[in-house]
Amino acid sequence: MDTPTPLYLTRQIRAIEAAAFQREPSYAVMTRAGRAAARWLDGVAPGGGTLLFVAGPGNNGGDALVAATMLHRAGRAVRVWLLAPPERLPADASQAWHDACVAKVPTDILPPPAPAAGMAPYVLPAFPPRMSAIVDGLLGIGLSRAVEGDLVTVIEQLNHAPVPRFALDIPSGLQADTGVAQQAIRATATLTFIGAKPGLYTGQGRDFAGTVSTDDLGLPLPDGVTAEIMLNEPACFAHALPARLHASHKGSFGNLAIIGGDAGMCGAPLLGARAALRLGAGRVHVGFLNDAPPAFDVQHPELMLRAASQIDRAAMDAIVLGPGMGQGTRAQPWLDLLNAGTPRTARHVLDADALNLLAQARTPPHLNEQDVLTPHPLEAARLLSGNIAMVQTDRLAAARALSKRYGAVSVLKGSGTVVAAPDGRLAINPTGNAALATAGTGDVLAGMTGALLAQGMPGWEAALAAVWLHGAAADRLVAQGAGMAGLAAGDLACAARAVYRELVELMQGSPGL
Ligand SMILES: NC(=O)C1=CN([C@@H]2O[C@H](COP(=O)(O)OP(=O)(O)OC[C@H]3O[C@@H](n4cnc5c(N)ncnc54)[C@H](O)[C@@H]3O)[C@@H](O)[C@H]2O)[C@@H](O)CC1
Ligand SMILES: Nc1ncnc2c1ncn2[C@@H]1O[C@H](COP(=O)(O)OP(=O)(O)O)[C@@H](O)[C@H]1O
Ligand SMILES: [K+]
Repeated sequence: MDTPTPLYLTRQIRAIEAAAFQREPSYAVMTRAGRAAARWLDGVAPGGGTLLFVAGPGNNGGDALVAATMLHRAGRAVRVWLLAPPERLPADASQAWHDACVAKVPTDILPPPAPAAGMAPYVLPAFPPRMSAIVDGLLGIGLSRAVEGDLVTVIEQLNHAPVPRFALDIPSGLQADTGVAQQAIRATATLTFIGAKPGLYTGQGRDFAGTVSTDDLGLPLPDGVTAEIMLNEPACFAHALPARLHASHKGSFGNLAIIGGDAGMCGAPLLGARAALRLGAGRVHVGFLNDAPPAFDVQHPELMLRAASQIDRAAMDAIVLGPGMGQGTRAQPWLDLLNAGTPRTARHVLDADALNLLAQARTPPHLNEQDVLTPHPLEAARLLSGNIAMVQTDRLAAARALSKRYGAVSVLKGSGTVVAAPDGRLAINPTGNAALATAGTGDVLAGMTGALLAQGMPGWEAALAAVWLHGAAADRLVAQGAGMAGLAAGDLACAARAVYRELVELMQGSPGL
């Protein structure tokens, strides 16, 4: 099985670069980046027209210049727009400019975009005739502030060109560590150098980066640089997926209770419970907070429905608190049961209103690394006594802070869900899509997480597996023609089961379901 993909922060990429520069000239590294870009573009950029390379004031522009020169020498039609004074380029980019001029690459030097927009908007020249793609070498990991002034207009004009855009290292304007962007190049695909960056996978990263490929430029990891963040891939959790021995029985796969469903919100725990069933939980109970719980679930009579007060808490291996729970007087005692001193055996998933109650708790509840919190950004903001902007500005930091504050695994949902463990481990989930942006999909995720916890997976692996399968189920449904608009949360459970089965077959060599 492949090892999980590490994601590196900018300071780590800089440390890898710095170690390489001890061994060889920095221009040799830039040449490798340019060559990797040229090879990649030769494969992905449409032929038959001119590739327009847009080079900025730093070494990202240098990479673009090296690639343009190589492709020009190989006979491809290219043109370079340099949006910086050549005499002010840093040394390696300046060398790349010199080499491009020697090779007679068609180039234009454009006025540098001013930091503050002037009275007249910055207008780019007409695009080259028969332009087939734009290559973005404006800004890389040297982005030190939000894009502003003329650069906003430049990026807007490039984004409006009716051709694909290919970004070098990172779409210009996107923050590599966080995935935050006010204005950025909207790329069809990105080739990132040395190592993948978290900002390509979370926040707004997915929308700007397009399809991401990585070229490590052959640079080894120096001592002292270790990946702190992983892309959530099956290699992160497959070893902990529950085995399904022949001589097993329903008790082997755990007792799960989903507590919620106050008046008018009965559907939420049912969505979670149905998904838990499809992910292999042995027995799934639903405890309703409202006065008149449904007698049974017509779609899944296998589920055991009752009043929440009738749930035998001590018999449960896992409990999901929150779907449709509300914040009323019947909800609060379930949170109080988590206080230190109250014995419990079940591992807990806290979702939705259980998280809102947690945020208001006067006594800190007793959670541990086998429990999982599944907030969306607003719930996370409440849990951290902050606001959504603060959470979304640095999703990794927010998830890490949640796990540290509450002592549990946290799952910060949204595009590029971040999973954090109290010991500092971090992962970003690459599966899933905007079809999931519909009510009830969070209930399904909570149920899936509970099912894996009930089957004995540790908190960290259960959260990773549930998040990955949930997203992969949505990806499969969209690939089959359901959505993007109109995917219903209830569609996910069977698709998740199918993905899970394939994963188990792949990993363990035999059908697990
Ligand atoms: N030999 C080398 O130095 C190598 C460089 N590489 C490339 O170099 C890039 C990093 O190069 P640099 O450190 O020069 O940085 P960049 O090329 O990303 O940008 C730095 C320049 O952009 C300006 N800038 C930053 N934020 C701005 C903003 N918001 N608006 C306007 N201007 C802004 C800075 O003042 C500086 O002039 C990497 O992303 C990668 O593409 C790699 O390919 C590896 C080799
Ligand atoms: N654009 C997106 N890309 C990937 N996943 C998404 C996207 N939008 C929503 N999701 C996922 O959908 C689920 C929504 O959960 P939540 O906001 O709690 O919804 P609800 O409470 O209505 O069930 C989460 O798992 C979230 O990560
Ligand atoms: K770029």
